[in-house]
Amino acid sequence: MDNVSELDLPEAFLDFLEANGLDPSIYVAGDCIPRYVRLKPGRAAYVEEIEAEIKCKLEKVGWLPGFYSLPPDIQIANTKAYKEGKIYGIDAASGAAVAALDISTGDHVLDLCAAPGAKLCMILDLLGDSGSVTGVDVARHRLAACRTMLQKYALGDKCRLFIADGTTFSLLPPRNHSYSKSYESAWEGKTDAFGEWTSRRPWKERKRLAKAKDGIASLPVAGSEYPELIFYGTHSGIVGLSKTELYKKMDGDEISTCGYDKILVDAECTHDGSVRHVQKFENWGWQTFQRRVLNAERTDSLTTLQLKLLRNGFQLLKIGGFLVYSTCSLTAAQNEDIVEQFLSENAFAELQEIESAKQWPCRSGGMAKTLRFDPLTSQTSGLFVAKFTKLAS
Ligand SMILES: C[S@@+](CC[C@H](N)C(=O)[O-])C[C@H]1O[C@@H](n2cnc3c(N)ncnc32)[C@H](O)[C@@H]1O
Repeated sequence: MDNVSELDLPEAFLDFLEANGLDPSIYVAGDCIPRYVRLKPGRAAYVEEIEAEIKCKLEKVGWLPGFYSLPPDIQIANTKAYKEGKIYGIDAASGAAVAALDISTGDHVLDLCAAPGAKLCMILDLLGDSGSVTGVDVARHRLAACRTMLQKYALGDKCRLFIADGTTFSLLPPRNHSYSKSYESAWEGKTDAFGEWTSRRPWKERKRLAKAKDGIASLPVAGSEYPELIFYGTHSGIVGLSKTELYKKMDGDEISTCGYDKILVDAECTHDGSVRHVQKFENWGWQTFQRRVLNAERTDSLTTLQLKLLRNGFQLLKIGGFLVYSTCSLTAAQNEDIVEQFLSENAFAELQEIESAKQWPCRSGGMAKTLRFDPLTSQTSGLFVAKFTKLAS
């Protein structure tokens, strides 16, 4: 605790930490926590080349396959491997949240707060040759960055991205529409079916969307109650699908069997566990931090949002599927309290032990089976993780 004074954190933040029972000394480790990168599968041979370029060793993270750590001051953005899409930066705690999903080949995965997309990329890497990933985010510019990432890392084939509100998003996975040649020929020439995705919408499509905005056509448009599809890959199950079918509402029984196998709710939060994020306010000004992070009204509306995201995500989970709820806040209000409230109102939700966590350098959360990563204990950014399954009714 003695070192805390060296941090020069504003009084109001120290009060915030105290009110939330958080030890400020975890922020002291901020400057020392390593940077983490993940190598795309099959790229381990590039380790030496990357080491030569950045003139330092990539340390394998023993508890998380594919992850390497670097000293915090080493930048990877200018390396050839980064520019060529062989490595990407992602904190090891974020990697753990994805690993907790136990992704298997063929899973249909929903990432309800997907942007900017580091976890989404890892999910796609783990998915193998079949299955699908649906990424949802309410922020258009952030999801556009996610689309750019998918293209850079050549990971978009099985993915579709929607700008939508994760508290109401209700599309099921494109389960019955896996890519096949017959679909490819089915959409050719059809105006009501999705063709191959292109960044440039054909003239006819733009005209139809313009009409739809005037309320003439019945197909979904941005800004309406419907989500807006801003990217889909050839193998995402969208090509050849009738546009109205994609936006069909499903009933509860259908969700039990046709819902998502795995769902990540990496909810919007105050980011107070992310030391690097907190440190940025040294430049941006602590007043901005006070407004954005400590503002009680914002925190209250965040907890309401987090609970709604968790509820809606769980609704879309199939029986026996797994949902991981994570935040990079370390306050109980945004984590254990949300989990407790959610469990109290949902008899079919059960917290799950995260088996692989036995090897992870994290602590148990304030509730059995939940986990907390923090810079001091884990040498990672702060993260809370809880895993649920859906029981049969
Ligand atoms: C912690 S970030 C997600 C980080 C992301 N999972 C990753 O690994 O890059 C939270 C995200 O939630 C999004 N968000 C906030 N409100 C939302 C809502 N109602 N529905 C969907 N996404 C929302 C924010 O735009 C933000 O991108």
